[in-house]
Amino acid sequence: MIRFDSLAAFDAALADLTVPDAAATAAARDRQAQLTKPAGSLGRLEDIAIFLAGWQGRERPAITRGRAAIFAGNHGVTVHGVSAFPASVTAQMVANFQAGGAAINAFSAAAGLELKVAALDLDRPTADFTAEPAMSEADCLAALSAGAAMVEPGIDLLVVGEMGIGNSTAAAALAARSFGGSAAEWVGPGTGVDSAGIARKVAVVDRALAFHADAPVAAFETLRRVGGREIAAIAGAILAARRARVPVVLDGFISCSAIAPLASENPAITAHCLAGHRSAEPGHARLLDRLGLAPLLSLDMRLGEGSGAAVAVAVIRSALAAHDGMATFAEAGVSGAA
Ligand SMILES: Cc1cc2ncn([C@H]3O[C@H](COP(=O)(O)O)[C@@H](O)[C@H]3O)c2cc1C
Ligand SMILES: O=C(O)c1cccnc1
Repeated sequence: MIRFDSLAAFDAALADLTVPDAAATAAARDRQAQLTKPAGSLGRLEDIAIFLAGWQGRERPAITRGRAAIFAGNHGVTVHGVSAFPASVTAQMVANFQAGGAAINAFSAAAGLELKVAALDLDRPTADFTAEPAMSEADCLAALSAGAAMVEPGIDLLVVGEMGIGNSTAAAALAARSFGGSAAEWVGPGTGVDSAGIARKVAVVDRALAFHADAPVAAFETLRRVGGREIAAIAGAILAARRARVPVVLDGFISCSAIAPLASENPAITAHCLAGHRSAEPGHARLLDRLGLAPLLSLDMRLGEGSGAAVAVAVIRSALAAHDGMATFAEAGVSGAA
């Protein structure tokens, strides 16, 4: 398992990326061609099965131990009134996760995922990133390692999610610093701020971009300067999953903002990731486009917590059920294409 003990460990994890198993990919593609259906008729479900075969390294991939890993963190930037809810809701929602009452509890159970929640120093919010880096190097490395620790041996699919009041503002700053564009292009309502709230968020992100403008644009610096602990943890989980060849299902705008700085430095980092859905947060469509990811679902969800990704697991399970359970033309005695 990866530990991010140093910046060098982070840079090495992002530079040296595993690739899917070519033999398993080829075997799965070959199997798809033999199943009793016109070639290509299951559309992206075929691609999903082949994708999982490659990353899991077996012709017939399965989800026997899928995990939803949800990270929580608090944000100093909430002092600027960027959320419709008070920062205290982060810890209250963690208690709700533990009691089983949140949307992600319901969706994890429905999707057959084990749910693990990591609350990261909730009594120690990140610094206000309009005036200083959100995290020290040590804090950011610790958050990355907390994320990596979720990728335990035996996990065969990882759903990532987050809880952190104010983090849609951090996500907008991460996206802008990673891919360019003005603050207004990336800021949205988050939990539901009104137009004055959006204007405050845009001003906050503009100030942050200006404050950090001369800092290095490297992935680690972007994460630590304008990210948050839960977002860095998602980045660490994505990197650790890649090392272990565990496929990842990304959630909404905020979970995707964690991979933005990584992808801006090494675009190949997205190769083991599926975009579970497209959130209603307006920046998400743009971010998915920059990441080169096509969402599985588009249900106008805008919650976070890994909720959209967990719902998408039902689609992934259907893809694997067809891939594993269907008969071939030879087995069923069905004639192939003339
Ligand atoms: C009760 C409640 C449950 C949530 N679950 C996820 N979020 C979502 O809302 C937050 C981001 O929006 P903003 O930047 O506007 O604060 C994150 O915590 C995100 O996961 C929630 C928000 C609330 C209020
Ligand atoms: O898309 C998301 O991840 C999102 C949108 C709004 C609020 N929280 C999360």
